[in-house]
Amino acid sequence: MATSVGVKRPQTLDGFFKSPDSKRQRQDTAPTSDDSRASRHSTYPFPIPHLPTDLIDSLGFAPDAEGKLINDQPDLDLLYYQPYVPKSIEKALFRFLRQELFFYRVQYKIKRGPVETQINTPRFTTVFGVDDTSRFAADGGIVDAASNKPVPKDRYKCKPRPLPECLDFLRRITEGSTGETYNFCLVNYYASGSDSISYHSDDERFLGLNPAIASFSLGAKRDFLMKHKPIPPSDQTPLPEPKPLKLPLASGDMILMRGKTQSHWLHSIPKRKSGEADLGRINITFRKALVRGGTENYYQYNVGLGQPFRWDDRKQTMVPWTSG
Ligand SMILES: O=C(O)CCC(=O)C(=O)O
Ligand SMILES: [Fe+2]
Repeated sequence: MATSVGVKRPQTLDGFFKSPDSKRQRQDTAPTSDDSRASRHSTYPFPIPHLPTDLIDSLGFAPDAEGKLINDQPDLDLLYYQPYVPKSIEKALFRFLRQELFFYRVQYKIKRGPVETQINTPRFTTVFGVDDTSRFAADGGIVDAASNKPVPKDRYKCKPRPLPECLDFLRRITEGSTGETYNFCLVNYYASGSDSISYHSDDERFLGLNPAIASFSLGAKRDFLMKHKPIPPSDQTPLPEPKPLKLPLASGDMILMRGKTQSHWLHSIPKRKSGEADLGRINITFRKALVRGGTENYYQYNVGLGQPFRWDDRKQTMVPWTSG
């Protein structure tokens, strides 16, 4: 429980070193941790505990399986780890993150011509990180990546949050095994089969060309659907015709989407009628935003302006979180 955390002084940014690729070395670089420590930051509603030692130790053996290459369709480049997180800890990692993170139910308005529509994001979301033009200093402040000087107060409209150590540890391991670097962590919580994400691609300009996105699943199994974007009739139809994909993502799985995948394919987690989906599912994505626009976008759509929610284990549901 977060209430039992922290006898030590605030630890805002905990270690920022890249894990080398071999399992042995990765274990050697694991942070010294004890279960009572936590990550704190002025933007966090409450401290986020570090991963328990047994989870850190087991993650030293990740990935549990080798990534399987899926590139047998036009413009598709996936690496599918089934699973990435060792089976022995996948449930404990799910419960830990659901319990210890704060989430939001973001609402926003979109305007199409004269018509304004209210959007209620159909899942819980949260986000940590800052784009490549800035970084977090040891005291939790934001400094310019080039000059190392504190950024002007108005550089960001939003308030970027550093990755808590529990997610940063997973980020470092993921960097080691994928050979990519990441500065953002987005987390979705699908509380039931009514929660979803509609077809989209993560091809925003602020991610640059051909972005690599590492996407973890924990908890309930949910179908991940993919389909090729419409091919303009003027273009030559690629042969063979792209077929839609359905990947039943299980707890502990990780899918790395890279290359032309985002520019040519859409993905979604469709709604489902009750069943396993109602046990809840966490999705974690690691990404790299290159410029400030990415930071503003991610906080606007994944934190927003509303209150935080936190898992209530007694009620077995997310509840609005209030201090004191
Ligand atoms: O939950 C998932 O597996 C996908 C999430 C996703 O596509 C996103 O957050 O952009
Ligand atoms: Fe996505």
